[in-house]
Amino acid sequence: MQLDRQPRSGLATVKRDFTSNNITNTPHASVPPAAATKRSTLSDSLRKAIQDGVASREVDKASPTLSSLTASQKRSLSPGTAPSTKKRQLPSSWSDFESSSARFPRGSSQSSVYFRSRSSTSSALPLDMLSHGHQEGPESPSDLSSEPKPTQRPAGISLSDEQKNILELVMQGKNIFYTGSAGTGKSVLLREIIKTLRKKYVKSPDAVAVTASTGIAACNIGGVTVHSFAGIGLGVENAGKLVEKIMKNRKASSRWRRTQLLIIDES
Ligand SMILES: Nc1ncnc2c1ncn2[C@@H]1O[C@H](COP(=O)(O)OP(=O)(O)OP(=O)(O)O)[C@@H](O)[C@H]1O
Repeated sequence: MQLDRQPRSGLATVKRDFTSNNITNTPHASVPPAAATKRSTLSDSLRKAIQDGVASREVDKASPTLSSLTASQKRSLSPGTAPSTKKRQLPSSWSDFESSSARFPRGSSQSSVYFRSRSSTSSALPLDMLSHGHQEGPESPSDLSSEPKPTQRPAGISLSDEQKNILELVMQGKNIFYTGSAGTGKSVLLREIIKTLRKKYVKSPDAVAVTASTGIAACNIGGVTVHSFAGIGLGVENAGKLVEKIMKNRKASSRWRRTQLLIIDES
């Protein structure tokens, strides 16, 4: 009854029959010969023909004919024809190539890229890319003698009279609100105020709180948002509630107490 459930395809049967004839290099050699014989459905003559065909193919694979070998393989197979030990010479026309390739080592892919860009596509590349080529080494004697140029610093800012006036009022401890059109120097003045105050309160850095109404504005002046500094969350409650909230927050209340001067950039 078990026999009927087995697959009856020709492939399965042929595989099992190989093992019974001891064809050792097939992966089905572990199948017991008795079982293979039992499940065979091919006639003996057909089975024999298939086995012969497969066996002859196996022999062909194992020993390649001389015609299928490459020239070097043929040389190594034939006895007494060892490869010549004569040192190979490059054609004289190759010497130019050798000397130029010495300047661009094989391991450096950057070198080859720069070489190509300079010679053929330099006009299409941005200037800063081309300037990288000089890192490989100087190309002319004048490059050797040239000293590294000092980096140019922006010119120092001298405050206008109006800006100076506001700075002076701040340093006197007055409460100041200053505003102006775009580009009138508010940010320059604010940075100057922060710098001067930090110098004044150098021993107690928490005395100067630098804040802004938005995160980006705060980043621009090296501060935090005013909500974060104050510890009031979204700050939607009335003043009384916000004070209660701050007093419950030990960090925030201590921060408020240490602060001598609060800067709020509203831009
Ligand atoms: N005293 C100054 N000396 C030299 N340059 C200044 C001075 N004040 C402002 N500037 C220059 O003016 C330009 C505008 O200044 P700033 O950015 O401070 O203006 P702003 O009022 O903050 O502008 P915005 O409102 O658009 O932020 C900047 O290039 C800045 O360097």
